[in-house]
Amino acid sequence: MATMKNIPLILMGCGGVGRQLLQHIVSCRSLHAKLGLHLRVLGVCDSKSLVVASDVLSNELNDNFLSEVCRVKVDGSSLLTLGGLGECQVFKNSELKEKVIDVASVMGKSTGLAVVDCSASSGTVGVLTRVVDLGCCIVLANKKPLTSTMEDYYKLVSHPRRIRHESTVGAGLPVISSLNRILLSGDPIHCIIGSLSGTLGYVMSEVEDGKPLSQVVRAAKSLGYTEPDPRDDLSGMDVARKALILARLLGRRINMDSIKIESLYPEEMGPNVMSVEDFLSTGISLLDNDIQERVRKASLNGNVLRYVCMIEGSRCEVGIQELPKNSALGRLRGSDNVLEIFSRCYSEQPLVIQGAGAGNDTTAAGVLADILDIQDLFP
Ligand SMILES: NC(=O)C1=CN([C@@H]2O[C@H](COP(=O)(O)OP(=O)(O)OC[C@H]3O[C@@H](n4cnc5c(N)ncnc54)[C@H](OP(=O)(O)O)[C@@H]3O)[C@@H](O)[C@H]2O)C=CC1
Ligand SMILES: N[C@@H](CC=O)C(=O)O
Repeated sequence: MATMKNIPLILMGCGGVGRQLLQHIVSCRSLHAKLGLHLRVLGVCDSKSLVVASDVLSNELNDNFLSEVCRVKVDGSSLLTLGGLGECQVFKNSELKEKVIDVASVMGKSTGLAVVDCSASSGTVGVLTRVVDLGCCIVLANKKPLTSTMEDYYKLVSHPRRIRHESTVGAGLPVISSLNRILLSGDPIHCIIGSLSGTLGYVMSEVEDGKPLSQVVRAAKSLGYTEPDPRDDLSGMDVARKALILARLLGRRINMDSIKIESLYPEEMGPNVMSVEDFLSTGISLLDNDIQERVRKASLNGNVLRYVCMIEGSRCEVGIQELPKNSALGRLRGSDNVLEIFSRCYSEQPLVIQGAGAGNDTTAAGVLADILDIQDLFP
């Protein structure tokens, strides 16, 4: 019988995307077995705790245990409650990062390890850079580590074969891999124009249909499109992070402060002033009329509003634009993203990538495909 290739992994972040990834891993078991692959989940952590198999060289968290992990997190309980279940160890706050690095150190010397970041935290960057140093792989849905300093960015991408981050831009859409293919063929990319926020795409098309902004943003959150704090989307920061990831991929040595960003809410409603709950229950309703009026004015000109990302030369900006209804961006509906890439080969007509750009299912599927894409690095 042919031997099975194992891909050991640790999952950081067990929210909407992380849990969906665990479910995809379990439901794809027989498909992966046919391909001679087994994804061996060694550990899972959230912001406060880590559960890890008691012997990472020979054990794993089995599928029943992973279902329990999902159940506990959906219930809003702590992973610490899983301590008594199965052959696992549980670590708290202060020990969490060091333990992930310990496991990477052990696994880096044997079969290798993929550390998968499905958190929404900037605090994972230190662990990820250490993991790369230890010869392991990283797979990210989290944009924050790649939009940290240039120094951190270069450390993370120092071994291009060992990093995948397709889901950081366009969720499951093949944006990063397509850009890499174009760049590797020596075809210079002149310009990228896109609508890269599932949340803002959904918001704009629903407000066009007459719904109030406040209601639509709450719906986007429950559909799993928004960031944990939807102000990350409404401020343009989430799109700016995607723009920065793309610009850096194109070789631009820029930081966030080089990006012009338009916010849809005033500073008085920012995270330092009001809680996310207050913003969603009362603050955001105060913005309903203003956005409705902007959409109405655009419609009088036969246009629609879209939140656009533009990268051209040294210019990198994200903000609202009024666009013809029948343009590629104007035709977008719901959480779809579209990206137009102009290069030497795609000069008259751009290469266009379009489809669902947010949601736990498609994002987690993108992360899973990334994990499978590095299978050749495992014995
Ligand atoms: N939803 C989507 O459509 C898309 C999402 N993404 C990205 O995927 C990531 C996850 O999104 P989502 O699942 O919606 O977010 P959630 O808020 O639902 O989940 C985030 C998880 O990360 C955990 N976490 C927070 N800080 C840390 C840390 N320092 N170390 C380890 N885990 C941590 C949280 O722990 P706790 O449970 O304790 O709070 C939580 O389990 C985000 O970065 C997002 O930008 C990318 C593309 C599309
Ligand atoms: N909040 C993001 C999720 C994907 O990155 C979005 O709305 O696009």
